[in-house]
Amino acid sequence: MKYISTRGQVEAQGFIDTVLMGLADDGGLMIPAEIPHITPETLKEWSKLSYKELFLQIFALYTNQEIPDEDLKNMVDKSYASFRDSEITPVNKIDDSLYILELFHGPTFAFKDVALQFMGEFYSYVSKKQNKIIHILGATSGDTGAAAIQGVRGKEGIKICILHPHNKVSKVQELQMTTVDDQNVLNLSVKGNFDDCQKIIKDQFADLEFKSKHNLRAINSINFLRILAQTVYYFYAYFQIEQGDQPKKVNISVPSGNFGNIFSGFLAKKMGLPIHKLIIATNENNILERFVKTGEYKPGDFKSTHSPSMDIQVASNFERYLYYFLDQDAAKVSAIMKKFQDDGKIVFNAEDLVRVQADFVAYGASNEQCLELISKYKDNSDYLLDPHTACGIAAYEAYNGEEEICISFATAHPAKFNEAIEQCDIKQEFPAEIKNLFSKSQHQLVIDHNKEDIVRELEAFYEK
Ligand SMILES: Cc1ncc(COP(=O)(O)O)c(C=O)c1O
Ligand SMILES: N[C@@H](CCOP(=O)(O)O)C(=O)O
Repeated sequence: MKYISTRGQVEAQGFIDTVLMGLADDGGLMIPAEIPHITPETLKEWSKLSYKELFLQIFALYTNQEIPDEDLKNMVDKSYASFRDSEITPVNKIDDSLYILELFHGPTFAFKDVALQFMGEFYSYVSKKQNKIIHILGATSGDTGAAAIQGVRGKEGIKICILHPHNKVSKVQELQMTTVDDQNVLNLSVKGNFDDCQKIIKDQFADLEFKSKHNLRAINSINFLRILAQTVYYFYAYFQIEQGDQPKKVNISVPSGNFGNIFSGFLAKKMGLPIHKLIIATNENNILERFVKTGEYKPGDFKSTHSPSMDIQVASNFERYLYYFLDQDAAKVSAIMKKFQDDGKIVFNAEDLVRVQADFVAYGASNEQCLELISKYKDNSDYLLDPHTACGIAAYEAYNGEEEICISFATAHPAKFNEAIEQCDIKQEFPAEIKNLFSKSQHQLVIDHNKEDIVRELEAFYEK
């Protein structure tokens, strides 16, 4: 398996080099040159596997044996040892049409742990093999940063700097990141929003001199490893559904922001997992909803919502989708991305839109609806949704057909977003790991949204 860039200007790479490259050196995103196809017979065999066995089967199709089986297995075992549920991502049946895939049983209580615990092991493994220190740079709207820091804590040969938007993450998210006082961790709290943070890190990755000088590595979903690790739970969840003699269509509803999680679903679908519709769930930052409904991909005004991790306008992984939508024509992707930079929008015509809608539907929940659904599911099903998960449920309610099954993703634990839960007059018991955070001291540098200042801090940290 070789990996190429969506913009076509990078020499084909192997698996490890692709992960190390992160953002493609031509400014695009790395993707597999071909997507392996899984036959229905293999799917049937895979349906009997445990989560970790399934992970190894899927990765075997992508890693070119660059990591010996034994080493990969060890990494997987270590990655999931800290998960609080033996199934790693258990599925909870609400009723005959709705299943909730719980992705929050990892150490930082959000779906990011599933890929980032493995990524921490991977970087530690590579750093040891190459005897080279790895400098991680990431941007977060709250969850990626916490999970990435947790994933590399205590690991030698790694330094990590995370940019988060100042006062725009939940209190628990902030504490999860900033109460870590390890010398190899730097938290920059940037006076701006997530899009500002993401733009700064992408600029630094695109500066190839800076990237190479500091051995800069990515933990965001610009990194293909994140995408691949997230495909595993699509397969796993699909296999947990109870189907009768007449199997029903299965939709998957995914709370979305950077389009990384749902792109993993798109990849799983392309590999042969029979997903009917991928339901894109957004909050009031609804660029993806507007795109699927109207064909116009255009960032709107930033809004702070009850689901802050999805307060994102520019969806990083949209470019990966564009590549497949344009029949893998990298020149067209480059031209469109250039036009996007110049005009600030991408417009699909009516014919294109029909093709988009063959795979996706989309729904954006209002703040009010998000809270209503948290109360409704608590009252009717005794299930406490976090506000991101509630957006997924809103989209399920809007789109799931009567004779269809939906797996709706629970991307975070409600304790991370008590600000919203309290507004529903619900009192929740915090898990001990979260309760303990409140008595710890915080370490972060609040900084203006000014690239030069941020780069200066970064260099000082990496060179220390
Ligand atoms: C809890 C939660 N739900 C949903 C999302 C959106 O996922 P994605 O950015 O992969 O679309 C995020 C952040 O990315 C998140 O932290
Ligand atoms: N919601 C994310 C934003 C970054 O997304 P990523 O999937 O590209 O890492 C977060 O919690 O940080």
